[in-house]
Amino acid sequence: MQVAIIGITGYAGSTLYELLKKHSQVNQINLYGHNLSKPTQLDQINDEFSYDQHLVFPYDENAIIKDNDAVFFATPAGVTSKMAKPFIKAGFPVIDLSGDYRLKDPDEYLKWYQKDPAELSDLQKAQYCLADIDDSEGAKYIANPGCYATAVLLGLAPVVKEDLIDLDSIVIDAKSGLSGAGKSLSDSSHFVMANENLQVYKPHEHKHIPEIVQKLQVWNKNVQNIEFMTTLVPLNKGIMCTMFMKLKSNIEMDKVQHAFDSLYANSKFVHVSMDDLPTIKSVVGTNECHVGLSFNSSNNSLMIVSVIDNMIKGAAGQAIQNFNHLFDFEETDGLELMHVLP
Ligand SMILES: NC(=O)C1=CN([C@@H]2O[C@H](COP(=O)(O)OP(=O)(O)OC[C@H]3O[C@@H](n4cnc5c(N)ncnc54)[C@H](OP(=O)(O)O)[C@@H]3O)[C@@H](O)[C@H]2O)C=CC1
Ligand SMILES: CC(=O)N[C@@H](CCC(=O)OP(=O)(O)O)C(=O)O
Repeated sequence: MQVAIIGITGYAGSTLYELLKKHSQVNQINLYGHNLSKPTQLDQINDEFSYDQHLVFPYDENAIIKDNDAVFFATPAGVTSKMAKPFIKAGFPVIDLSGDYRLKDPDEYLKWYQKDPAELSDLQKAQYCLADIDDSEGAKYIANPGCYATAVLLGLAPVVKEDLIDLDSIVIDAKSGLSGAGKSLSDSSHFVMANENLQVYKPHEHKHIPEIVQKLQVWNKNVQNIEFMTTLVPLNKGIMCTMFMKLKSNIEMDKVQHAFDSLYANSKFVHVSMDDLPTIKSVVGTNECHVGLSFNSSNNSLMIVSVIDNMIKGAAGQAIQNFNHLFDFEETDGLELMHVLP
């Protein structure tokens, strides 16, 4: 199996490359750069890969289709849908890490991303695959979920699917490390602003809001909206979503526990605890999602805490999990990882 990566100079593309090197079914990784005029050594265009002389080729869609069995796009939203178009037309497998194929309604995409949406026919062909829950059988063009959306959806799925909570009571406090913003520098990611600081950003306008709501509505049509707030925290990697909601008045915690146990009973990557609350450190470096629950009987509030590594479960790792489903490989292939110690 030969695979192509577009976006090797970025954080998600680099992580994909590192993980795919250990995949037992991938014998060649072909890298392509959109602004190269001739084959160039990786160590000359990405400082993270000193001494790696793997050649990166100029972007050429015909060569990619001829020399590969699938393509991963780790490129910005707005760019990917244009680049992926000929691949979808040719019936060639695409796994897209951007937000371009996640929202089914092009008007919603325009509203939240303020960019031109993908063509409706391509949106209809693409499948949103939350790898730990969705069966991507038959999918060929995969919209890999967003990082915050992954942590939120894995934490909320059992209680929303089983209709155990007041659906209009969901409040989410989401925190992310800086790599979530990609490699480009901004005012908020300068060391002096990011270090020793917490910054709330994009209040009520984060593009993962419609993505989360769209999926929650598939699980439970009565979902209307959520309260979702994001904070930049001084970490390289990791997301923690702390989610509050009211349990329905007739629901006991053993029913909640049963919903989590049954949904994730066979999960290789999602681990749930009723006793301990998870920490970011326990998942960074892995494709795992750890979920912890706490119930406040004085006001009937349930707190669900969900943590992931944004670059792995929130991007490259989940993309490989989806790739494994797509080609019927072992789900954990390329993803047997160790969290960062100490
Ligand atoms: N970082 C994260 O935690 C997550 C990221 N994602 C998504 O994955 C994608 C990549 O993110 P990330 O790696 O963080 O971003 P980066 O900004 O770190 O990297 C972006 C990559 O896209 C390339 N690129 C930029 N413009 C173009 C263009 N016009 N045509 C082709 N390639 C282009 C860049 O190449 P060059 O620099 O050489 O121009 C670079 O390789 C994004 O869509 C992002 O939303 C999804 C989930 C989580
Ligand atoms: C810290 C930070 O800036 N995080 C990014 C995460 C977005 C992301 O990576 O997901 P997409 O694939 O949807 O772009 C943000 O909040 O926009």
